[in-house]
Amino acid sequence: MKITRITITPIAIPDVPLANTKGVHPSVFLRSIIELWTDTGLVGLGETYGAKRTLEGLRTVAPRLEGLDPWDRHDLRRRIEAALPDAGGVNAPTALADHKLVDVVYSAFEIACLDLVGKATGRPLHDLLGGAVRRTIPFCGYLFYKFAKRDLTFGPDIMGEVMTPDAMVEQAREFVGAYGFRSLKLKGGVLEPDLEVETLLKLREAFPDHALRIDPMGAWTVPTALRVIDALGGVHGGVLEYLEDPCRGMDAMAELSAQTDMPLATNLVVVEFEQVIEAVKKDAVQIVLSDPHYWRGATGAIHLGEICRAAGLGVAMHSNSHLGISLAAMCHVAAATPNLTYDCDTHYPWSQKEIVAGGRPAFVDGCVQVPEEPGLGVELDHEAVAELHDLYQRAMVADRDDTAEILKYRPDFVRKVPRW
Ligand SMILES: O=C([O-])C(=O)C[C@H](O)[C@@H](O)C(=O)[O-]
Ligand SMILES: [Mg+2]
Repeated sequence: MKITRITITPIAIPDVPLANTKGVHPSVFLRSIIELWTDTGLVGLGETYGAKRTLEGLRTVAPRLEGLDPWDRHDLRRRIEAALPDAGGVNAPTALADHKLVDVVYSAFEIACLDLVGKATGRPLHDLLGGAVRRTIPFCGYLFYKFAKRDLTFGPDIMGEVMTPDAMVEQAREFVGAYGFRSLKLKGGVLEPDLEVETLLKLREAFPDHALRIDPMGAWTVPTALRVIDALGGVHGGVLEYLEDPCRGMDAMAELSAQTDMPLATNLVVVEFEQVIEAVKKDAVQIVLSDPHYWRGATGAIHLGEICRAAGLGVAMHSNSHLGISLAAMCHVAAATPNLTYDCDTHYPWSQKEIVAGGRPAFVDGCVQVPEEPGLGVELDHEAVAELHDLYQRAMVADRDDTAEILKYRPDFVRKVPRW
């Protein structure tokens, strides 16, 4: 089987103003849809980020993949490194969500290649990753403070303004009611820490049995993080199952870790295998968030799980705004990662669109069944892709800039990390 043609289709999906410490989501989020056509007639699918830098990387690499055997991941890596000689490594330019371009591009094509291998052999992708240790994948309800959407040109709002602890409890009730989530993640670093503490305490009261976590994305200093941990009842009998990226940078995380037993998780300070080693040496984190979109694809994410097992670290799963191809890839990786013992993040409920045939998958008790069909187990709805590609062209948004977007809602906003 050889790849004969590569199609990269940028799409835009209506989004709502979800807040984080950098700002707020723009009116659309961007994804790239990958199709790898082969001489056998099979087509491999992938989905990844759609911002300018990724799209340029994908398009630079695409012509070099003609003739590639989808089984040969070393050849795939060599071709990508040759096409993007200055775009890899820890010190690569970090315009794309602080992650490096070679790994992001490799991840996207690797998953599409694995989809082909799965389709060619008649086996689901999780079988190619070592087999499923679970077939029901639990996700957490991802809660965001948000503004009421002002510009409805590209799509409606979801849930209006949510900027108080009580409104957040209502948001959680809607999500738990609709999807059955049994754990909740709060995107923090948006309101004063005391208000975010109040939010978590109210969530605990309303959902006594749900696992809770908060991710302020580096917004807090070490003393602030310690104060928050204390206010939330500490580790034993406290409110949190873990605390994600409370402080900015590996050294601040290590400084905090030395002063608390609260498990610290990250998707910001450990995004390379080399950084797992640094984090272990510094005892900076106890849980690493996996993500097949930048951890060198699905196989890289599985390797991360194995390295974390050896290092005594836990594994959770990160998400960005995404659609169903990504959801399928996340499910296969989660199914085949034995020590992924926390519910996975997903932004999925924050968008109503889908590009896979058959529409949106069912969430039952917060869980999605891992597909059992060959490869990723999803097929494209070409009409839906065309509609969202059309929106990409009309929206004329080429990059995600949360800080520029929040100025429409809070003209005095100044980006500052740490903020408190
Ligand atoms: O865990 C995380 O850091 C994320 O989910 C990253 C996302 O970009 C999130 O901050 C968002 O969607 O605003
Ligand atoms: Mg995070």
